[in-house]
Amino acid sequence: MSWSSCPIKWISSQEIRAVLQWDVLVPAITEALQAVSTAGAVVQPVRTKLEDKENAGTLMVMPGLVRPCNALATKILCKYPGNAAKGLPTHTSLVLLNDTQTGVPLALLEGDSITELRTAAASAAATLAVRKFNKPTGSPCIVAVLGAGTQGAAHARVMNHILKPQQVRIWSRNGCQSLVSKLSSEGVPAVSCSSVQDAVNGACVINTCTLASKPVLKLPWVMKGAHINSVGAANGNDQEMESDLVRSAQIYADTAEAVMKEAGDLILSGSKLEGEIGEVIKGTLKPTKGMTTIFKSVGMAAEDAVAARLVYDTLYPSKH
Ligand SMILES: NC(=O)C1=CN([C@@H]2O[C@H](COP(=O)(O)OP(=O)(O)OC[C@H]3O[C@@H](n4cnc5c(N)ncnc54)[C@H](O)[C@@H]3O)[C@@H](O)[C@H]2O)C=CC1
Ligand SMILES: O=C(O)C1=NCCCC1
Repeated sequence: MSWSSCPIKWISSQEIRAVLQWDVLVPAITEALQAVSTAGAVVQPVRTKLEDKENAGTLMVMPGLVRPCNALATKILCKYPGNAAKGLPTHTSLVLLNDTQTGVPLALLEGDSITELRTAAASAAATLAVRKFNKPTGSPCIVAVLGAGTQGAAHARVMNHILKPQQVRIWSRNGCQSLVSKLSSEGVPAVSCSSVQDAVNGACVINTCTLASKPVLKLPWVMKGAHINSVGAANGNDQEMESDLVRSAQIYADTAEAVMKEAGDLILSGSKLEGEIGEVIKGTLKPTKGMTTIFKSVGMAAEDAVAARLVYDTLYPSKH
Protein backbone atom coordinates (compact mmCIF):
# COMPACT_ATOMS: atom_id res chain seq x y z
CA MET A 1 0.00 0.00 0.00
CA SER A 2 1.31 3.44 -0.89
CA TRP A 3 0.31 6.80 0.56
CA SER A 4 0.43 8.21 -2.96
CA SER A 5 -2.85 6.46 -3.79
CA CYS A 6 -4.27 9.53 -2.06
CA PRO A 7 -2.21 12.16 -3.93
CA ILE A 8 -1.15 15.33 -2.19
CA LYS A 9 -2.95 18.57 -2.98
CA TRP A 10 -1.32 21.58 -4.65
CA ILE A 11 -2.49 24.84 -3.04
CA SER A 12 -1.96 28.03 -5.05
CA SER A 13 -1.22 31.58 -3.97
CA GLN A 14 -4.75 32.61 -4.98
CA GLU A 15 -6.30 29.96 -2.72
CA ILE A 16 -3.97 30.86 0.15
CA ARG A 17 -4.74 34.58 -0.08
CA ALA A 18 -8.47 33.90 -0.13
CA VAL A 19 -8.20 32.04 3.19
CA LEU A 20 -5.54 34.03 5.03
CA GLN A 21 -7.49 37.23 5.70
CA TRP A 22 -6.02 39.28 8.56
CA ASP A 23 -8.96 38.61 10.91
CA VAL A 24 -8.25 34.89 10.66
CA LEU A 25 -4.49 34.88 10.31
CA VAL A 26 -3.49 37.34 13.06
CA PRO A 27 -5.22 35.29 15.82
CA ALA A 28 -3.76 32.04 14.39
CA ILE A 29 -0.22 33.45 14.37
CA THR A 30 -0.77 34.89 17.86
CA GLU A 31 -1.55 31.33 18.99
CA ALA A 32 1.58 30.02 17.22
CA LEU A 33 3.80 32.63 18.92
CA GLN A 34 2.30 31.74 22.28
CA ALA A 35 2.87 28.03 21.62
CA VAL A 36 6.54 28.70 20.79
CA SER A 37 6.96 30.05 24.34
CA THR A 38 5.14 27.11 25.95
CA ALA A 39 7.19 24.09 27.01
CA GLY A 40 6.62 21.04 24.81
CA ALA A 41 4.14 22.67 22.44
CA VAL A 42 6.49 23.29 19.50
CA VAL A 43 9.37 21.42 17.92
CA GLN A 44 11.35 23.78 15.73
CA PRO A 45 15.08 23.30 15.21
CA VAL A 46 17.03 26.40 14.16
CA ARG A 47 16.91 26.33 10.37
CA THR A 48 19.62 24.93 8.12
CA LYS A 49 21.19 27.48 5.76
CA LEU A 50 23.05 26.65 2.57
CA GLU A 51 25.11 29.62 1.38
CA ASP A 52 25.53 29.96 -2.40
CA LYS A 53 28.40 32.48 -2.41
CA GLU A 54 28.70 32.52 -6.21
CA ASN A 55 25.18 33.92 -6.57
CA ALA A 56 24.97 35.67 -3.18
CA GLY A 57 22.02 33.44 -2.33
CA THR A 58 20.85 31.39 0.65
CA LEU A 59 18.66 28.29 0.72
CA MET A 60 16.94 27.66 4.06
CA VAL A 61 15.20 24.50 5.29
CA MET A 62 12.66 25.18 8.04
CA PRO A 63 10.80 22.26 9.66
CA GLY A 64 8.27 22.86 12.42
CA LEU A 65 5.67 21.02 14.51
CA VAL A 66 3.04 22.98 16.46
CA ARG A 67 1.14 20.44 18.54
CA PRO A 68 -1.79 22.64 19.73
CA CYS A 69 -2.53 23.57 16.10
CA ASN A 70 -2.07 20.05 14.70
CA ALA A 71 0.48 21.47 12.26
CA LEU A 72 3.59 19.78 10.86
CA ALA A 73 5.34 21.39 7.89
CA THR A 74 8.64 22.25 6.26
CA LYS A 75 9.37 25.37 4.25
CA ILE A 76 12.18 25.48 1.74
CA LEU A 77 13.01 29.09 1.04
CA CYS A 78 15.57 30.77 -1.23
CA LYS A 79 16.74 34.32 -0.60
CA TYR A 80 18.53 35.71 -3.65
CA PRO A 81 18.67 39.52 -3.27
CA GLY A 82 20.11 39.84 -6.82
CA ASN A 83 16.75 38.67 -8.21
CA ALA A 84 15.38 42.21 -7.77
CA ALA A 85 17.50 43.38 -10.74
CA LYS A 86 16.11 40.48 -12.81
CA GLY A 87 12.48 41.34 -12.08
CA LEU A 88 12.12 38.23 -9.90
CA PRO A 89 11.07 38.01 -6.23
CA THR A 90 14.03 38.09 -3.85
CA HIS A 91 12.43 35.37 -1.68
CA THR A 92 10.83 32.24 -3.19
CA SER A 93 9.52 29.21 -1.32
CA LEU A 94 7.36 26.11 -1.03
CA VAL A 95 5.72 24.64 2.09
CA LEU A 96 5.13 20.90 2.50
CA LEU A 97 2.36 20.06 4.98
CA ASN A 98 2.34 16.59 6.62
CA ASP A 99 -0.20 14.74 8.72
CA THR A 100 0.77 15.01 12.39
CA GLN A 101 -0.24 11.43 13.27
CA THR A 102 1.33 9.56 10.36
CA GLY A 103 3.73 12.00 8.70
CA VAL A 104 2.04 11.37 5.36
CA PRO A 105 2.34 14.37 2.98
CA LEU A 106 -0.98 16.20 2.67
CA ALA A 107 -0.29 19.27 0.57
CA LEU A 108 2.35 21.36 -1.14
CA LEU A 109 1.65 25.06 -0.84
CA GLU A 110 3.00 28.06 -2.73
CA GLY A 111 5.21 29.58 -0.04
CA ASP A 112 5.70 33.20 -1.09
CA SER A 113 2.21 34.26 -0.05
CA ILE A 114 2.53 32.33 3.24
CA THR A 115 5.86 34.04 4.01
CA GLU A 116 4.48 37.45 3.11
CA LEU A 117 1.30 37.17 5.16
CA ARG A 118 2.49 35.24 8.22
CA THR A 119 5.46 37.59 8.74
CA ALA A 120 3.23 40.66 8.74
CA ALA A 121 0.70 38.85 10.94
CA ALA A 122 3.46 38.07 13.47
CA SER A 123 4.40 41.77 13.60
CA ALA A 124 0.72 42.61 14.08
CA ALA A 125 0.40 40.08 16.92
CA ALA A 126 3.52 41.52 18.57
CA THR A 127 2.32 45.11 18.18
CA LEU A 128 -1.04 44.32 19.77
CA ALA A 129 0.59 42.39 22.62
CA VAL A 130 3.09 45.15 23.46
CA ARG A 131 0.44 47.88 23.24
CA LYS A 132 -1.61 46.16 25.95
CA PHE A 133 1.12 47.24 28.39
CA ASN A 134 2.83 50.14 26.67
CA LYS A 135 0.63 52.24 24.40
CA PRO A 136 1.81 55.80 23.66
CA THR A 137 -0.89 58.25 24.68
CA GLY A 138 -1.83 61.69 23.44
CA SER A 139 -1.05 61.97 19.77
CA PRO A 140 -2.83 60.15 16.92
CA CYS A 141 -1.17 56.93 15.80
CA ILE A 142 1.26 57.23 12.90
CA VAL A 143 2.77 54.10 11.40
CA ALA A 144 6.10 54.11 9.55
CA VAL A 145 7.24 51.43 7.11
CA LEU A 146 10.83 51.29 5.86
CA GLY A 147 11.12 49.31 2.63
CA ALA A 148 8.53 49.07 -0.14
CA GLY A 149 8.91 45.47 -1.24
CA THR A 150 6.78 42.44 -0.34
CA GLN A 151 7.12 42.87 3.43
CA GLY A 152 6.80 46.67 3.32
CA ALA A 153 3.49 46.37 1.47
CA ALA A 154 2.13 43.61 3.74
CA HIS A 155 3.14 45.51 6.89
CA ALA A 156 1.44 48.70 5.66
CA ARG A 157 -1.75 46.71 5.07
CA VAL A 158 -1.80 44.78 8.34
CA MET A 159 -0.86 47.80 10.47
CA ASN A 160 -3.65 49.78 8.84
CA HIS A 161 -6.02 46.89 9.56
CA ILE A 162 -5.19 46.52 13.26
CA LEU A 163 -4.40 50.14 14.24
CA LYS A 164 -6.48 52.32 11.89
CA PRO A 165 -3.69 54.94 11.99
CA GLN A 166 -3.96 58.53 10.87
CA GLN A 167 -1.09 57.99 8.43
CA VAL A 168 1.07 55.17 7.10
CA ARG A 169 4.37 56.75 6.09
CA ILE A 170 6.52 54.78 3.70
CA TRP A 171 10.18 55.23 2.86
CA SER A 172 12.20 53.25 0.38
CA ARG A 173 15.68 54.04 -0.90
CA ASN A 174 14.44 54.00 -4.54
CA GLY A 175 11.15 55.81 -3.88
CA CYS A 176 7.79 54.18 -3.26
CA GLN A 177 5.19 56.16 -5.23
CA SER A 178 3.69 53.14 -6.98
CA LEU A 179 3.17 51.29 -3.68
CA VAL A 180 1.69 54.42 -2.10
CA SER A 181 -0.77 54.80 -5.02
CA LYS A 182 -1.77 51.14 -4.76
CA LEU A 183 -2.27 51.31 -1.00
CA SER A 184 -4.24 54.57 -1.31
CA SER A 185 -6.58 52.88 -3.81
CA GLU A 186 -7.18 50.19 -1.14
CA GLY A 187 -8.08 52.83 1.47
CA VAL A 188 -4.76 52.84 3.36
CA PRO A 189 -3.79 56.45 4.31
CA ALA A 190 -0.31 55.98 2.80
CA VAL A 191 2.16 58.77 2.10
CA SER A 192 5.62 58.64 0.59
CA CYS A 193 8.57 60.06 2.57
CA SER A 194 11.91 61.09 1.13
CA SER A 195 13.95 60.25 4.24
CA VAL A 196 13.85 57.70 7.04
CA GLN A 197 13.87 60.56 9.53
CA ASP A 198 10.72 62.10 8.00
CA ALA A 199 9.00 58.72 7.90
CA VAL A 200 9.59 57.79 11.54
CA ASN A 201 9.25 61.25 13.14
CA GLY A 202 6.51 60.91 15.77
CA ALA A 203 5.57 57.38 14.65
CA CYS A 204 4.24 55.09 17.38
CA VAL A 205 4.88 51.92 15.35
CA ILE A 206 7.86 51.50 13.01
CA ASN A 207 8.32 48.51 10.71
CA THR A 208 11.78 47.87 9.25
CA CYS A 209 11.32 45.76 6.11
CA THR A 210 14.44 46.29 4.01
CA LEU A 211 17.26 44.20 2.61
CA ALA A 212 19.78 46.62 4.14
CA SER A 213 22.95 45.21 5.65
CA LYS A 214 23.94 48.52 7.33
CA PRO A 215 21.70 50.46 9.75
CA VAL A 216 19.02 52.67 8.19
CA LEU A 217 17.18 53.53 11.45
CA LYS A 218 18.86 55.70 14.11
CA LEU A 219 18.15 56.31 17.79
CA PRO A 220 17.61 60.12 17.73
CA TRP A 221 14.86 59.80 15.10
CA VAL A 222 12.73 57.33 17.08
CA MET A 223 10.07 58.61 19.48
CA LYS A 224 10.71 57.26 23.00
CA GLY A 225 8.09 54.62 23.75
CA ALA A 226 7.59 53.68 20.09
CA HIS A 227 7.30 50.02 19.09
CA ILE A 228 9.55 48.68 16.30
CA ASN A 229 8.84 45.54 14.30
CA SER A 230 12.29 44.58 13.04
CA VAL A 231 11.77 42.23 10.10
CA GLY A 232 14.92 42.44 7.96
CA ALA A 233 18.55 41.66 8.80
CA ALA A 234 17.97 37.97 9.59
CA ASN A 235 21.65 37.30 9.20
CA GLY A 236 24.32 37.61 11.86
CA ASN A 237 26.33 40.15 9.81
CA ASP A 238 23.46 42.47 8.86
CA GLN A 239 21.93 45.41 10.73
CA GLU A 240 18.89 47.58 10.00
CA MET A 241 19.05 49.53 13.27
CA GLU A 242 22.02 51.34 14.77
CA SER A 243 23.45 49.70 17.88
CA ASP A 244 22.57 52.59 20.25
CA LEU A 245 18.91 52.24 19.30
CA VAL A 246 18.87 48.49 19.88
CA ARG A 247 20.66 48.87 23.22
CA SER A 248 18.14 51.53 24.34
CA ALA A 249 15.11 49.28 23.84
CA GLN A 250 13.37 46.30 25.40
CA ILE A 251 13.72 43.50 22.86
CA TYR A 252 11.40 40.54 22.35
CA ALA A 253 12.23 37.71 19.94
CA ASP A 254 9.96 35.52 17.85
CA THR A 255 12.17 32.69 19.11
CA ALA A 256 15.12 33.40 21.39
CA GLU A 257 17.29 30.56 20.13
CA ALA A 258 17.15 31.63 16.46
CA VAL A 259 17.39 35.37 17.14
CA MET A 260 20.54 34.93 19.24
CA LYS A 261 22.05 32.96 16.36
CA GLU A 262 20.80 34.95 13.34
CA ALA A 263 19.90 38.54 14.25
CA GLY A 264 22.82 40.87 13.44
CA ASP A 265 21.02 43.77 15.12
CA LEU A 266 21.33 41.99 18.48
CA ILE A 267 24.59 40.17 18.00
CA LEU A 268 26.58 43.16 16.68
CA SER A 269 25.20 45.60 19.26
CA GLY A 270 25.81 43.19 22.13
CA SER A 271 22.18 43.59 23.26
CA LYS A 272 20.25 41.33 25.57
CA LEU A 273 16.77 39.93 24.99
CA GLU A 274 13.97 40.55 27.50
CA GLY A 275 12.45 37.30 26.30
CA GLU A 276 10.08 35.98 23.63
CA ILE A 277 7.02 37.77 22.32
CA GLY A 278 4.97 34.68 23.22
CA GLU A 279 5.62 35.52 26.87
CA VAL A 280 4.24 39.03 26.35
CA ILE A 281 1.19 37.54 24.63
CA LYS A 282 0.68 35.23 27.62
CA GLY A 283 1.21 38.17 30.01
CA THR A 284 4.09 36.49 31.86
CA LEU A 285 6.44 39.25 30.61
CA LYS A 286 5.35 42.88 30.64
CA PRO A 287 7.04 45.71 28.69
CA THR A 288 7.73 48.81 30.77
CA LYS A 289 5.47 51.79 30.12
CA GLY A 290 7.31 54.52 28.19
CA MET A 291 10.17 52.28 26.99
CA THR A 292 10.91 51.77 23.31
CA THR A 293 10.22 48.14 22.37
CA ILE A 294 11.52 45.98 19.53
CA PHE A 295 9.96 42.79 18.19
CA LYS A 296 12.91 41.08 16.50
CA SER A 297 11.65 38.45 14.09
CA VAL A 298 13.87 36.22 12.01
CA GLY A 299 10.96 34.07 10.85
CA MET A 300 9.84 30.72 12.19
CA ALA A 301 8.73 27.38 10.78
CA ALA A 302 5.95 27.34 13.41
CA GLU A 303 4.28 30.29 11.65
CA ASP A 304 4.50 28.59 8.25
CA ALA A 305 3.12 25.33 9.65
CA VAL A 306 0.15 26.99 11.36
CA ALA A 307 -0.67 29.10 8.29
CA ALA A 308 -0.41 26.06 5.98
CA ARG A 309 -2.63 23.93 8.25
CA LEU A 310 -5.21 26.71 8.46
CA VAL A 311 -5.38 26.94 4.67
CA TYR A 312 -5.58 23.15 4.27
CA ASP A 313 -8.30 22.71 6.90
CA THR A 314 -10.35 25.51 5.35
CA LEU A 315 -10.09 24.17 1.81
CA TYR A 316 -10.42 20.48 2.77
CA PRO A 317 -12.54 20.26 5.92
CA SER A 318 -12.33 16.88 7.61
CA LYS A 319 -15.43 14.72 7.20
CA HIS A 320 -15.34 13.38 10.76
N1 LIG B 1 11.49 38.09 9.81
C1 LIG B 1 10.88 37.36 8.91
O1 LIG B 1 10.10 36.48 9.24
C2 LIG B 1 11.12 37.64 7.47
C3 LIG B 1 12.07 38.54 7.10
N2 LIG B 1 12.23 38.87 5.79
C4 LIG B 1 13.22 39.91 5.49
O2 LIG B 1 12.53 41.15 5.33
C5 LIG B 1 13.25 41.99 4.43
C6 LIG B 1 12.32 42.44 3.31
O3 LIG B 1 11.89 41.31 2.56
P1 LIG B 1 11.00 41.48 1.25
O4 LIG B 1 10.07 42.61 1.42
O5 LIG B 1 10.47 40.15 0.91
O6 LIG B 1 12.11 41.90 0.17
P2 LIG B 1 11.88 42.74 -1.16
O7 LIG B 1 13.02 42.42 -2.04
O8 LIG B 1 10.52 42.52 -1.67
O9 LIG B 1 11.99 44.26 -0.67
C7 LIG B 1 13.19 44.75 -0.14
C8 LIG B 1 13.11 46.25 0.09
O10 LIG B 1 14.37 46.67 0.66
C9 LIG B 1 14.93 47.70 -0.14
N3 LIG B 1 16.38 47.61 -0.07
C10 LIG B 1 17.20 46.74 -0.70
N4 LIG B 1 18.47 46.96 -0.33
C11 LIG B 1 18.46 47.99 0.54
C12 LIG B 1 19.47 48.69 1.26
N5 LIG B 1 20.75 48.34 1.15
N6 LIG B 1 19.10 49.71 2.06
C13 LIG B 1 17.81 50.05 2.19
N7 LIG B 1 16.80 49.43 1.52
C14 LIG B 1 17.14 48.41 0.71
C15 LIG B 1 14.36 47.51 -1.53
O11 LIG B 1 14.41 48.70 -2.27
C16 LIG B 1 12.92 47.07 -1.18
O12 LIG B 1 12.14 48.20 -0.88
C17 LIG B 1 14.43 41.16 3.96
O13 LIG B 1 15.56 41.46 4.74
C18 LIG B 1 13.98 39.75 4.20
O14 LIG B 1 15.00 38.81 4.26
C19 LIG B 1 11.45 38.34 4.81
C20 LIG B 1 10.50 37.41 5.13
C21 LIG B 1 10.29 36.94 6.47
O1 LIG C 1 11.30 32.95 7.87
C1 LIG C 1 11.38 33.35 6.71
O2 LIG C 1 10.54 33.04 5.86
C2 LIG C 1 12.50 34.22 6.35
N1 LIG C 1 13.29 34.56 7.27
C3 LIG C 1 14.47 35.34 7.12
C4 LIG C 1 14.65 35.93 5.81
C5 LIG C 1 14.00 35.25 4.72
C6 LIG C 1 12.66 34.70 5.02
